[in-house]
Amino acid sequence: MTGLHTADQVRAAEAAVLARTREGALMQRAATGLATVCLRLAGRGAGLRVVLLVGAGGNGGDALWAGSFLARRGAAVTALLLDPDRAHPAGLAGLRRAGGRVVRDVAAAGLDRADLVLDGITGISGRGGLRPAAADAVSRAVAGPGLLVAVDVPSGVDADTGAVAGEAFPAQHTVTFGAVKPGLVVGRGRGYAGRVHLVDLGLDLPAPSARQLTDAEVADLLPDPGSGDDKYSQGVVGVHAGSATYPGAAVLCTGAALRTRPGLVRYAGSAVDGVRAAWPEAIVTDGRPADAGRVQAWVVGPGAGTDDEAQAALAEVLATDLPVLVDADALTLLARSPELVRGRAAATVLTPHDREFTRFGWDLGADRIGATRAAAADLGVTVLLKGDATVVADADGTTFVNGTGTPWLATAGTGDVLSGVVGALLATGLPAVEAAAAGAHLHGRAGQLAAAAGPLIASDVVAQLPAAVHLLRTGA
Ligand SMILES: NC(=O)C1=CN([C@@H]2O[C@H](COP(=O)(O)OP(=O)(O)OC[C@H]3O[C@@H](n4cnc5c(N)ncnc54)[C@H](OP(=O)(O)O)[C@@H]3O)[C@@H](O)[C@H]2O)[C@@H](O)CC1
Ligand SMILES: [K+]
Repeated sequence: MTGLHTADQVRAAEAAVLARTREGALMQRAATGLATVCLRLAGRGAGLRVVLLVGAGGNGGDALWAGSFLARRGAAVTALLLDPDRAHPAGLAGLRRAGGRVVRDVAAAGLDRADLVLDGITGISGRGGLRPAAADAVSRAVAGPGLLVAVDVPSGVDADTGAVAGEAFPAQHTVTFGAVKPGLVVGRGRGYAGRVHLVDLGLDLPAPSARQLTDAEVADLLPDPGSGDDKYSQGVVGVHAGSATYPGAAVLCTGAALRTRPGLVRYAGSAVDGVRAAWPEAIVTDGRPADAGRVQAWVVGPGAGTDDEAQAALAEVLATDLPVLVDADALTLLARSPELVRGRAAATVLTPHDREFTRFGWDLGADRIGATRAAAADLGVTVLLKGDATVVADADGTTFVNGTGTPWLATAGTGDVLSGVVGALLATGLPAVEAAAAGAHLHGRAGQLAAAAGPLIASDVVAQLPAAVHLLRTGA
């Protein structure tokens, strides 16, 4: 598991270490880790042309100390001071002792011929977008040939939310200290962080504010059937989706549930012919959900329309004491009568994209984690907010940020697949927040496998689900 810790959590944990260690020791530990990653990325120290973008705080201190380590390995290091009177004094003295150059004029920094640029403008205390001098230096760094490495957090990115208020440093790599911050993996910040490298500072951290699952953890949530299992004990999923005219969503959702956990899927709805033709394994009825027979969890909504019949089906499944996943058209209906889920005893999972989310009247600003948590608490449900990095939160604040997937998943029908995957996991009896987070992870891995073969369509993702489950288990 990767724990995601907020700036305040890291700051508090650092303060405890600072109180019991010699001055500067923690920063030097961070800077040594940073320089080590830089040497690995660059492949050499000798002759390496390094430019440090140095701001007014501790983040600039890290960059300066890393610069002295690199200079001692033979690198030609230039520090550009963006706030010269406030640059970290000890770090600056260290760099000068190691033979580094210090400049105040961006034109003299050599960004047009750098091999490596270290962004030490702001770290966890940065606020808002880059100020003009910093923004100018960053745009020159981007135009130049150097590898772009952010120190702790790409400057201009909010460490907690991933919000980017103005200009920010578009890192190819981010070397972060003590703990991974949420803003590196969620929202727009994810796109600015590039590959994230964690330098362990040996901090005594509290429980993380949010978590990212690993392949092995998701595999553990999907144990192989045992000899005593039968098709019922593996979890029976009910699907109400699609329509006679548009059977696609029903076919994708049913197929995804079958391919995730091939126990039993019962389909109820008007797309019976399409579902039967595509998935003879499913048991189908063209009646209401209540006619489907016993299930352990329901998926309701993909392609199901918003007419009176769809409304009745939604009310019917929500009146059961079973976990229910509400998606797509059913979210549109639910946004008009959210009281249907308030106070349900069994779990409810909502899987909105941004527009579906705001239909509930919930604000969706740049803080996607905060918005998802607030929505979950409002209705007492689990919310899975789809996005580049899908966020899952439940009403008590337990939060996951998904770390798998590919931009190729932004195509029609992949949401129907996700619903089927999560529905299958809900039917196994997993807690809703884990089923949703594990489902998003698995769906992302299947998408990555499908994308490896070229542009994907949603049915490719369904087809790759068994291979994705295998990959989670074996790492292969
Ligand atoms: N303490 C330690 O031992 C350790 C610290 N560590 C490191 O320190 C970092 C935290 O350091 P920090 O708290 O000093 O602040 P930091 O993030 O560098 O920047 C704030 C400064 O920037 C300024 N500023 C703000 N917004 C700005 C903007 N948009 N554009 C431009 N400037 C802006 C703001 O100035 P002001 O607003 O006052 O003008 C303020 O002076 C942390 O991320 C990690 O890298 C690690 O080495 C572990 C050990
Ligand atoms: K930075």
